[in-house]
Parts: sequence; C-alpha cells; structure tokens
Amino acid sequence: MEYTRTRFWSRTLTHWKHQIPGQLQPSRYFSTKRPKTVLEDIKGMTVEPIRESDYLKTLKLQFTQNGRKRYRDVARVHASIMVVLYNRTRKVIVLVRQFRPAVFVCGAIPSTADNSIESLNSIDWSKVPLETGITLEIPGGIIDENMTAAEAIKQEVLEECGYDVPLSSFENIGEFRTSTGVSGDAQTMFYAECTDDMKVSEGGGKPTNGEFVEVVEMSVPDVRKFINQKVVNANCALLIGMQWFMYFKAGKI
Ligand SMILES: Nc1ncnc2c1ncn2[C@@H]1O[C@H](COP(=O)(O)OP(=O)(O)O[C@H]2O[C@H](CO)[C@@H](O)[C@H](O)[C@H]2O)[C@@H](O)[C@H]1O
Repeated sequence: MEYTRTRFWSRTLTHWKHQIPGQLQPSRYFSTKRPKTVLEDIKGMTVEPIRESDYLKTLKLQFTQNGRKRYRDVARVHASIMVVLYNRTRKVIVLVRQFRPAVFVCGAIPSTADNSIESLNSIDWSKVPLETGITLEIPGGIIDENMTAAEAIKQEVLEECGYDVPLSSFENIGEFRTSTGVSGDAQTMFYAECTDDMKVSEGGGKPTNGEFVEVVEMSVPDVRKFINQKVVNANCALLIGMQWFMYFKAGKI
C-alpha cells in the first residue's frame, strides 16, 4: 500500500473518546486526535505463573553484608532504549499509546492484594476499564543483541512511528536504571528531531509480534502542562525525557 501524507494526517481527525485514568483530560493536551485502532480489542485475560520466559528471569541473590546474611529477589530483564522525538515541521513531541498488561493488572488491584493465581483468575478482568492499562510513552523498546543502541532506536522509531530518521540524528542523552529494587536494567535515552518528509509509513508497531501502538503528538506548551500533573499513566522515562527536553531544548527550537 502506498502511504501519502494526507492519509496519515486525515486519520488523526477522529475524536479522542477515552479519558486515561491518572491524566487530566488528555484531549486538552494533544494537538492531534486519537485515530481508531484495535488497542481496545482485548478479551479473555487469564493469569498463570511463569515457568519459562524469554523476557524475565527471577533469581534469589544471597550474600553477606557487614557480617550479616542478606538476600535479594531480583528480576533480570532486557536493557532498553527510548527516544524523545521532536517533529520540527509540526512542532510536536511524537509519542505512542499502547495497552500494557503489567500496568493494567497493577492499576486494577493494589500490590498488597492477594496475588495468588486463584484469586487473580477469579477477577472478572472484562469489568476493569481497559484505559487502566493504556499508557503514554516515548517510542522505544528492548535492545536487539545484534544491533547498537542507536540502530535499535532508529528501528523502533520506524516501526512504531513511521519516521525514517537518519542514524546520525540520534543523540545519546544518557543511561539510567529503570528500577533499583527489583530489576536494575539499563535504559538508554536518545533525542532526535524529525520532519514530516521523513514519514514513510503509518507506524503502529509490528502486528506480527502482537504489537499495536497508536502514534500521538503533543505540543510543547502541552508537554509543560502534562509533566506538571500529579499522576500520569506513563513510565518514568517519558517524564525524564520530557523534563530533559523542556530544560535543554524547548527554549531553543
Ligand atoms: N515481558 C514480555 N512478555 C512477553 N513478550 C514481550 C515482553 N517484552 C517484550 N515482549 C515481546 O517483544 C516485542 C518487542 O518488545 P519491545 O521492544 O517493544 O519492548 P517494550 O516496549 O514492550 O518494552 C521494553 O521497552 C520499553 C521502552 O519502550 C521499556 O520501558 C521496557 O522496560 C522494555 O521491556 C513485543 O511486541 C513482545 O512481542
């Protein structure tokens, strides 16, 4: 299918119908409206223990510290990359909305709840509003071991947002840990600018991987309002990235 710019932008004309819990009237904060996709088509949620996983290994680390025996339960997960992507033509930050099962479960029941498999499977998940699990994120993903971090983020931007941004445009702005208590995995954050001319596809993720994302845009004044909210259904990386952008870039673009 040949993509034209008219087609991309005309999809943004449908109305944003959903309010994301923990965000103040998101429609006020977006310069484009939410396109209709299949994010909401989620059915038949069940829960079972992990026996084997390509994405998560749990370990019990035991050691002695200052003569005292200690242990720590640790989760090993993949390192990841993400990017604050600014579209110079449209003067917006490019973001993705997606259904995150982990956020859905944590948003639906408190972490102190009975987390037994029986108890979790007795919940009627269809009654939990799906918006509970829909997050706003800066584009990103896990690092494919055959790629550099910059190559990996370039590919994520293409797959998720449909922009073919030159590799040299990705500026590494820092690495940090997503969690220090449980997983300790590294995230590398990039900054890149794109233009409408770099838009080569609609984006949306890789449906063959079961990945469905919606591309949304936020104007710079709206970024300021967004990061000033008390609660957001977003990850720390989005907030760190936006704060970095407001501090180092917003006054210069
Ligand atoms: N836990 C899991 N269980 C089953 N399948 C999984 C999985 N994680 C990834 N996958 C599979 O791998 C594919 C690619 O994943 P991504 O590279 O998009 O990582 P994701 O953004 O989900 O999380 C990564 O990148 C984001 C940044 O975008 C980080 O915040 C986050 O910590 C990091 O895991 C997914 O579509 C899915 O098929």
